[in-house]
Amino acid sequence: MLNPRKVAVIGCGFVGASIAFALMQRGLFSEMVLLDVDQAKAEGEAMDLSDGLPYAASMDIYAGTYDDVTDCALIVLTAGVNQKPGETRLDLISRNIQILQSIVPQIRARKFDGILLVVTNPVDVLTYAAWRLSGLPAQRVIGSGTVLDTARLKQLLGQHLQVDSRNVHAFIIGEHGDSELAVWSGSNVSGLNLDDFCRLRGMQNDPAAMQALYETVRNSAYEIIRRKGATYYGIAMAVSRIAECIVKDEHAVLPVSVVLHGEYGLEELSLSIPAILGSNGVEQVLEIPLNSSERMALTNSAGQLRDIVQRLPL
Ligand SMILES: NC(=O)C1=CN([C@@H]2O[C@H](COP(=O)(O)OP(=O)(O)OC[C@H]3O[C@@H](n4cnc5c(N)ncnc54)[C@H](O)[C@@H]3O)[C@@H](O)[C@H]2O)C=CC1
Ligand SMILES: CC(=O)C(=O)O
Repeated sequence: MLNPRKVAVIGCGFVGASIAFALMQRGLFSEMVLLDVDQAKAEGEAMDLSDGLPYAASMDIYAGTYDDVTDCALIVLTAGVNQKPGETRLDLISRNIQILQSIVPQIRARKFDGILLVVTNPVDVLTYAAWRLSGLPAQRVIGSGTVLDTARLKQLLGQHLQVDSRNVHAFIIGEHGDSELAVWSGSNVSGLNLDDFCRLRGMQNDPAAMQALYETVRNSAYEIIRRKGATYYGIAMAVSRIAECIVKDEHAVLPVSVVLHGEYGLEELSLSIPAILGSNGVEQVLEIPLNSSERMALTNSAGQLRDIVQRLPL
């Protein structure tokens, strides 16, 4: 039987450890098991995190084995290599698919029936592969997708428009990677489209400024990796927000990576698309309105991923 308050984090590197720390602070779970091929690393992270428990909500944090994931409501998969300066996410595919192939069958063998959340890059490709390898229904295999990129866009737009980023509604969709796109046509600040909001604030909605913001979002990981070698705090917040939607059955909309079955005319791949999330995973993939250039960009992004997915050794 599933324990709705138990989570596993597989891969305890920069990303896995940061996610574990964020999850601990959000107080969503009563039990968290950490797994890593480097068992000592998982043990060390569990010990270090546990030292903070007197100042957090009560929970049990320990390093475990695959037998411990059986009854988890959520498994967060972060195991895998990260990008070195100059590498794209897609450059990681051959190394990380091998790692995925060594992990997901072990989860499947334990008859895991919760939600599998893939974070390892390239996340859209690996979400699709994890779905195929896991035997789970598509609604219960999701990727962190462009939840992080969307946060980056909201933060930058909020700064640009001088308004709280929590009042900015905008999505990055498509690949979590170089072919992603911003859905400017539906972007708004508390219901006011960007033209109207800018006019009210005595500014101009300048397409060149928006393009520069988009490029900053798209290049953000490269810029962070060039400076500090890896990104982990932003994704940790994004994953803990996804986990919150699931644990609290929020029916909230987030642009997670989902297996598509004809939405936007696309299938046989996973892509980051706004979806309603609850305790059963993806309740519905939303087909949001796109203008013609956005639709073209989405089709292009999907085409690039489909080529890769079709060559996967699954
Ligand atoms: N989806 C997103 O938005 C983001 C994804 N990432 C991705 O997350 C992944 C992890 O990145 P980092 O934590 O920085 O890398 P890291 O190198 O710090 O950690 C990776 C961890 O995975 C472990 N590992 C490797 N093979 C394993 C296996 N078979 N079983 C269990 N553990 C295994 C390693 O021992 C290591 O502890 C990368 O693919 C990175 O690109 C990073 C940031 C954002
Ligand atoms: C590394 C990565 O995928 C990101 O920070 O967006």
